[in-house]
Amino acid sequence: MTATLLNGKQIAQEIRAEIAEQVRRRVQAGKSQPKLCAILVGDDPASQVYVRNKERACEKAGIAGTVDRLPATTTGTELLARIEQLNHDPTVHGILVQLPLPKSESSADPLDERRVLDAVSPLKDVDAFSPVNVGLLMQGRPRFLPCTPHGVVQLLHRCDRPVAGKHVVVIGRSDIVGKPIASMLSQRTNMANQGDAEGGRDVANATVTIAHSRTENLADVVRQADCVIAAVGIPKLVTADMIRPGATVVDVGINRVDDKLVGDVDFEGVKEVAGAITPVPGGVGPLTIAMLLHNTVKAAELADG
Ligand SMILES: NC(=O)C1=CN([C@@H]2O[C@H](COP(=O)(O)OP(=O)(O)OC[C@H]3O[C@@H](n4cnc5c(N)ncnc54)[C@H](OP(=O)(O)O)[C@@H]3O)[C@@H](O)[C@H]2O)C=CC1
Ligand SMILES: Nc1nc(=O)c2c([nH]1)NC[C@@H]1CN(c3ccc(C(=O)N[C@@H](CCC(=O)O)C(=O)O)cc3)C=[N+]21
Ligand SMILES: [Mg+2]
Repeated sequence: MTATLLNGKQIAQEIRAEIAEQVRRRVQAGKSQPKLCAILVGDDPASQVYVRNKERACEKAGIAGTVDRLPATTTGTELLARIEQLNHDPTVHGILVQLPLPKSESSADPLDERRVLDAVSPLKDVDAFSPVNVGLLMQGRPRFLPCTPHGVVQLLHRCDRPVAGKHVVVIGRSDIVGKPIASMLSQRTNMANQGDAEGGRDVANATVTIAHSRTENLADVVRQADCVIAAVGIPKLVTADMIRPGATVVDVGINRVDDKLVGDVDFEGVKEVAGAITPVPGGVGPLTIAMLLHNTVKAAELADG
């Protein structure tokens, strides 16, 4: 193996320790304990695991975490009413609706993902999925940063992989991963704000290309990259022949194959060519959860006034 392993799990631990300390200090100063409420609709096994992991991470950081478990038969109106209740509950600082929502059983009153995410108060929107928070990020004045993109930026920052002036190819253009990562890395100033990243490595000012399912000659495009970020959901989409020697490879993909977790990158092949690479598991995933904790503390601070 020639590539440096970018240990997301370890960096997430460091960030979580920083956050735990921040929480300890704010509670000691007489301020409220940050509280996150996750809403889980239905019984998708993967979602249940994620939500339980988030609950445990909150607890370890001194953040109050609760989970609303609603049946798959929940109607759109019922879910929107629950969100409205949490929006007005002053003891709840952050609200997260776990995705994907189940296929609606009620065709008359379905669970419409867009409507549901739009209903979360922008001041409690710890996923940063609401249009207001997306807009603020695009304009370079973020309130909440989306967790997975922020995790990628923290990883590059803390592993000393600046991207300023470099060519980053992001594969994937979803609203929750690809698009915001591309936006953050191409901005004029560093968007990361846990651990004062502004003072450190320049994880901004990249020249960014966004590739997607309609991209022609994907391999040729990716070969131009100093840094490749794969956020697609297809195992082994990114292979060694597509990687410029020495490039940084960040694998956001989470795919289950024969009961094992794999990313979008053919790790065994690519690690022989890349300069640095994230593993799956133990790469971007743990950072996503750490940045959710960060946003929950931020939400509590916003509520302080
Ligand atoms: N580590 C973490 O914390 C997280 C991991 N994930 C994982 O990241 C991956 C991506 O998630 P998400 O963004 O939600 O996925 P989406 O399915 O929403 O988006 C996938 C993107 O990949 C593009 N794509 C599909 N096929 C190809 C192809 N053959 N070549 C190039 N691009 C292609 C799609 O293009 P088009 O737009 O044309 O359809 C789309 O833009 C998944 O594996 C998911 O599980 C997601 C969230 C958090
Ligand atoms: N509203 C909402 N917000 C999300 O942030 C959100 C969501 N819905 N729906 C699903 C995706 C996916 N996601 C992951 C988070 C952590 C890991 C993670 O920690 N993964 C570990 C492995 C965990 C395991 O073993 O299963 C790792 O990669 O090492 C993975 C994936 C957040 N998501
Ligand atoms: Mg997805």
